[in-house]
Amino acid sequence: MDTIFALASAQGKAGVAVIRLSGSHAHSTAASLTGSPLPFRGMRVRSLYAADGARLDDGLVLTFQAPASFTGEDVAELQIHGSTASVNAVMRCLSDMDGLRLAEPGEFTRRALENGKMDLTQVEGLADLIDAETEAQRKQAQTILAGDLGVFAERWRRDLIRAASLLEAVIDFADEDVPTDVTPEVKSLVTGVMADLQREADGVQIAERIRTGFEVAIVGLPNAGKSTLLNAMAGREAAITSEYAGTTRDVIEVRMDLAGLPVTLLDTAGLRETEDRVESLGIELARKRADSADLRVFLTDDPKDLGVQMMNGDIQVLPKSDLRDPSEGGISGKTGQGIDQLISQISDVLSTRTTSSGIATRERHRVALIKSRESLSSAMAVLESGPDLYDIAAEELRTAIRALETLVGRIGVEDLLDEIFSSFCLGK
Ligand SMILES: Nc1nc2c(ncn2[C@@H]2O[C@H](COP(=O)(O)OP(=O)(O)OP(=O)(O)O)[C@@H](O)[C@H]2O)c(=O)[nH]1
Repeated sequence: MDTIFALASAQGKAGVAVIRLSGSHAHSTAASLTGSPLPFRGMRVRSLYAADGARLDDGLVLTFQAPASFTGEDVAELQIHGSTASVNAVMRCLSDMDGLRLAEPGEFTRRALENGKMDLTQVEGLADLIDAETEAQRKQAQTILAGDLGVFAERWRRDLIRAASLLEAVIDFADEDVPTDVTPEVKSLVTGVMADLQREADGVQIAERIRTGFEVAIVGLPNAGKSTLLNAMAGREAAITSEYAGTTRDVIEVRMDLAGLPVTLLDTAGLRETEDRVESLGIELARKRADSADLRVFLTDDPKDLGVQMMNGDIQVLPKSDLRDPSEGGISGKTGQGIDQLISQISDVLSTRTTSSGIATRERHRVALIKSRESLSSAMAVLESGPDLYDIAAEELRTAIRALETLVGRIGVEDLLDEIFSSFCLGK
């Protein structure tokens, strides 16, 4: 296995940069840079030198001994000054040395997976954590990275293995009198796992939203002040506003952190009957996006004017409150009145929904959970026919177990890896 190296911290100017090396030559390479031996594990303040003896930088050198490291291999980390020039100088020096090469994106994590330091779901959790921009995303990624899904999967797997072995015991001793009927215990184990799988599969949709963001569409009549409201919420001029009705024709998207939740706000074309072909295309698009959004803000006196269905959780606010009698309430993108209230209303609705998210967070997880559950459901059906078909039921249980093993990457990892690691950045 090659020894690999990469800049583990972000490119660009910073106080400190971290260069990571992993593999059998990691320690000897670090030692030759410092010109002196290093401990198997520990931290030393050292100067780093180029091959010709010129001093490159001073820094900290950390050594980790296999298997107690992130990758499970010998690892060295160089903490040097975070200037582009210092980093380039050390990287150039490493590139010129024999026996090591620059790591591919995600290669450190890939080795950690191969060496059993983490399972596949934890790798996904790590990718999510590095991408996390909001509190909700950070917390969700932490749960996955901690290995909770793997722990549950192992528990389900154990229950199913017990169920399968009970059936197999009956099959093996078919000619003898088996004193106890195993069916009740098998059924209870299987139904317990089925309920868990269903619950976790149901939670994926919300978890996906936390990962990728909730869509909140602002809908209203032309000139209601939708673009002005979006700009006020985003704190910048993301959408063009004008006194001409029908200004917005495309869907304008603004990503924002709304009280810890990732939200994409959508400004849509004002909804009205029109002869203008381009505007009517915009209106059609607006209705479609509004329908598929997670939540709609109706900026209007009467939602019935808009031809968009109001759904559970949707919010209605009266436009241009500054032109109204104060007793009417409403919102004003122009003066900012009512905006904080709208933001907390939206985050309340979305936060309530996030409580139904579980420990499975991706479509890949959902597919594996459902596949496993389907096999269990077939097994249950077969069990009804009595001991003659126990071998078929046991086979269904084994299929269900395999689906769970795919979930955590115990089997069938190869075809998933490239897809998962393609989202990793260099140095991870
Ligand atoms: N007084 C007042 N005027 C507003 C307010 N919000 C928007 N306006 C004005 O109303 C006009 C229309 O605002 P926009 O934000 O472009 O309205 P829109 O709903 O996006 O319009 P379309 O793109 O045509 O659908 C502009 O002249 C704004 O300055 C408000 O809260 N109070």
